[in-house]
Amino acid sequence: KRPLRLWRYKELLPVAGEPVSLQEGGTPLYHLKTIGKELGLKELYAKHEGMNPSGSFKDRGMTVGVSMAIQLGMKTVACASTGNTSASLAVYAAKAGIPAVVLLPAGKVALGKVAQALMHGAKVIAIRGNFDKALEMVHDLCINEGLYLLNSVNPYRLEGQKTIGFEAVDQLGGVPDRFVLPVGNAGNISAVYKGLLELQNLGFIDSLPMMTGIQAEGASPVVDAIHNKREVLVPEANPETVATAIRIGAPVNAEKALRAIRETNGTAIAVTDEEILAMQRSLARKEGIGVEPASAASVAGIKKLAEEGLIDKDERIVCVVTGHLLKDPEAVIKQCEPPTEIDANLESLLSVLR
Ligand SMILES: Cc1ncc(COP(=O)(O)O)c(/C=C/C(=O)C(=O)O)c1O
Repeated sequence: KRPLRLWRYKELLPVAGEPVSLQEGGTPLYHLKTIGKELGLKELYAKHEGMNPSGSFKDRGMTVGVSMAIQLGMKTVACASTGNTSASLAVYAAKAGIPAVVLLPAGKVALGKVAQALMHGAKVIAIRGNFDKALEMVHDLCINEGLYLLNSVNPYRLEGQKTIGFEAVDQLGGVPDRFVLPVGNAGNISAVYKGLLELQNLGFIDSLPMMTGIQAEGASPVVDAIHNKREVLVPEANPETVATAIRIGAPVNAEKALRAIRETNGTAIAVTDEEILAMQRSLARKEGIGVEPASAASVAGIKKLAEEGLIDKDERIVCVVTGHLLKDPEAVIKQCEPPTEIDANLESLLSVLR
């Protein structure tokens, strides 16, 4: 019996030899009893992808992507990132012993993610422009210099991320009615859908969940395309949200995400920054689940849909919470009261606790 980890599903993954692995995957699936009760949802779950080696779901794509880079004899790996992709690439490139180059939107990346990229030894470049600009530039860099591009345009990234769905089905003992993900570059929702299609084609499941994408109101081109029944997505030129991980205006996987949502009778909605931060606090204080802002968007989206009466009360719902709280400490300091500072004596302590 194989342990619940990403490589449990190796026959459904493209790597031939020994993978570059840090025991990724096997993340907990938590039953949100308190938040679920508040929303009247008995079967609301959160799959905590912040419990991966580098603290986000990106490790699933990188264990496969970096293994393929080695298998293909590539010498250097590269990506543009809102932060977590760069942190994960730095981690897996270090494990593989090859150099990594990462391009970040200057001043718009959470502290923890920059710390990881730096400490794990990537060449970290801050671009005076947004993520979409950085992605264009790293694309040109890789074409001109022969570096291996590991953004989610690279299909091997999506192969690894399929395993989120595989594990959730194993953990639930069946396929959920709805799968909810925060959507930025739209790789993750596309990957999970591809994996579930494969399970269905192989006869492991006989239905597909409604794929549900949640975006931040200031960065919601996929939501716009769904609601306006667009065939081709209109990019958001100046995406803005406190959830910097999903501050993306031109998602490269948009077409795949639109298909995933439409073919499963799913949906896509936007939530405000306030709704995102409120859910980040609720998950931490009511369920003991610590996530960064973008990750809370999936549960904030379900709250919104439930309150609009668009969710069937007995639906079995899996929300993916995608990154650990520690990634973005500044977002916490900005919204929480600071610690109460006192003189070091019992009298002062008692006076502030009363
Ligand atoms: C915490 C967190 N939650 C959700 C998303 C959205 O996933 P996609 O829709 O597959 O992009 C990201 C994405 C991050 C990057 O795109 C990057 O790191 O460059 C994230 O870090």
